[in-house]
Parts: sequence; structure tokens; C-alpha cells
Amino acid sequence: MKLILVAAAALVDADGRVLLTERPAGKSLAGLWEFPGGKVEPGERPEECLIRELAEELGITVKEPCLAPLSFASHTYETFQLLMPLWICRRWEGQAQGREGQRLAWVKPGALRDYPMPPADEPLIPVLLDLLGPGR
Ligand SMILES: Nc1nc2c([nH]c(=O)n2[C@@H]2O[C@H](COP(=O)(O)OP(=O)(O)OP(=O)(O)O)[C@@H](O)[C@H]2O)c(=O)[nH]1
Ligand SMILES: [Mg+2]
Repeated sequence: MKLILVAAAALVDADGRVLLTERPAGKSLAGLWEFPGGKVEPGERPEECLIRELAEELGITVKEPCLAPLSFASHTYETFQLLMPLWICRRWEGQAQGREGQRLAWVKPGALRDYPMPPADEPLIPVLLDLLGPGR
């Protein structure tokens, strides 16, 4: 089965909230909430990919030292195997906006379960809860 490498970020704001973005209609898994990021292209390092995707999707500038490895998702979808490293990022330039028309939500970790996410993402929720607490 095809292995797909996707680089994703948990952007965390000063209040400990995590950014989720809604997958636009028309894409696979439309309507589900996910961590911003995307597929690593040939010749690209995963960190470079993530910085590119965050600029394209959200209009923010992230410097590589501000990305810290946090966890990863590994999930068997029907047509591919997903491997998705997740970085945590607490510092960036600019204000995140849905540059591709997608909705954004800043979510306290205790409320992440209220947002339907792709099945691959579910094991990442307790990781964020452990690190950040439920929030208030
Ligand atoms: N970005 C992202 N993708 C995820 C997550 N969870 C998850 O299963 N995926 C899957 O990983 C793949 C990456 O998708 P993507 O649509 O973000 O890739 P991309 O930004 O390069 O978009 P494109 O391929 O439409 O150009 C999709 O199959 C998506 O469903 C997640 O939390 N964040
Ligand atoms: Mg994407």
C-alpha cells in the first residue's frame, strides 16, 4: 500500500488553545476538523513542507526552530497508509486566517472531542491533553 507522508502542526496560542481547520467541501474527509498541514512533496524536507503549508493555508510565517516534534499519527486508510508527524508550535508571525476559505477554530484541549476529526487524529488528542491540560 502507498505510504503518504503528511506534515502537520498543533499551533498553540497564549491561552493554550489549539488551532483546528475544517477540511473544505470537495476534498476527501470534507467537513472534518484537522491540524493544518499537508503532503510532503518530492525533494522537500517535512519541516519545509510544514512551513510552506502554514503560509499557504493560514498566511502565517513560522521559523523552523519554533517547531518542536510532539507526536505522530499512523493510520491505514482504504487506499493509503498515512504517516503524519505532528509538531507543536507556539510562536509565529502574522494572524492565522483561512486563506483557502476554510473555517478555523481555536479549541481548548478539553473540547477537542467536540470537533469531528479524521480517524488518524484521534490518538493525538490525549497527547495534547497531557501536555496542555483541559484548559478553562
Ligand atoms: N493536514 C492534515 N491532514 C490529515 C490530518 N489527518 C488526516 O488523516 N489527514 C490526511 O492527510 C492527507 C493530507 O491532506 P491534505 O489535503 O492536507 O494535503 P495537502 O494540504 O497537500 O492538500 P492537497 O493534496 O489537496 O494539495 C489527507 O488524506 C488527509 O485526510 C490532519 O490532522 N491534518
Ligand atoms: Mg492541507
